[in-house]
Amino acid sequence: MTSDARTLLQVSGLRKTYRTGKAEFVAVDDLSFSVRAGGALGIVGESGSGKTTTARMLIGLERPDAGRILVQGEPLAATVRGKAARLARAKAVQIVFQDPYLSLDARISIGATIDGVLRLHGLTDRADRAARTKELLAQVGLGEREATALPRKLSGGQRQRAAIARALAVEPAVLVLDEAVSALDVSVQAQVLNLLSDIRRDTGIGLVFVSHDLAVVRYVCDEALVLYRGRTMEHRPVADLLTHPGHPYTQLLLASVPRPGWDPDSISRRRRELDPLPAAGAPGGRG
Ligand SMILES: Nc1ncnc2c1ncn2[C@@H]1O[C@H](COP(=O)(O)OP(=O)(O)OP(=O)(O)O)[C@@H](O)[C@H]1O
Repeated sequence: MTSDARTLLQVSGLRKTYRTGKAEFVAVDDLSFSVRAGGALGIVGESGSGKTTTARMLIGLERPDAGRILVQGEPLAATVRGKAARLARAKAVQIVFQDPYLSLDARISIGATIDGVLRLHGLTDRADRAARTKELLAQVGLGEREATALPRKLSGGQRQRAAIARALAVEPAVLVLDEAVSALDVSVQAQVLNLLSDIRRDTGIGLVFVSHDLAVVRYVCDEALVLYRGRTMEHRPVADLLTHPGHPYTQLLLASVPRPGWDPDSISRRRRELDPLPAAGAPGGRG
């Protein structure tokens, strides 16, 4: 894999094994991809395919057994000691989860949360922080009313916008979105997806969009990588993948999107045919 100045994220040969008792289970196996400035990669797969494990490795919450992660050419530190190292890692990769409460403090207003992040990252002047907070909230379509509100006073879509603003406050090179729109209504999903497309165009941030839903990935990503049992089945431009899915598993993922004429029974049957026996030691999906 080649690297150039505009490659923000380079992942090669990533592997993660979990041990439960004597059993060993490979959750992610030999995963490689890169994301350029302003690029967006979708990582798709069903529950248990290794998406969250991948996201957790990208933000340093999980340590890979093999492989490496380079952000702007620098290895993502396996362990961080001290404030400077912690802040540097935060600036490399930020994440937005399905549940925005994981990024937002339920006890303080959205504006105060963002102000705190800016202060932590060295913006000492109060007026500068206020201006930047306003700018960040405007970037995600939130205004003064939302800035002063507690997270629970906002709608689900507004909370997820606030979580995105909080992540952007760090000015990360890469933003990982782990099922970030899955809990939202379809119309709100579309708004947040449009917002993400605008953000990547305007800021040049690299996006890694993790989802079980190929239809959602299509809105934001140029490329998609299909994970199945931790392995890459295919990795191609998303339009190409949607029109000519190469692997039976990708075809099944596409067929699984509810639409008129949708046939869940046939999908379940095809899924069983594809994967008749659980792999040795596989704990199975969790959801
Ligand atoms: N801490 C852990 N210990 C043991 N096994 C784990 C652990 N975390 C994940 N796994 C297993 O690794 C596999 C991949 O899990 P992962 O959460 O990455 O998948 P996923 O594609 O994100 O699925 P979901 O959408 O359900 O979270 C699953 O079989 C899961 O049971």
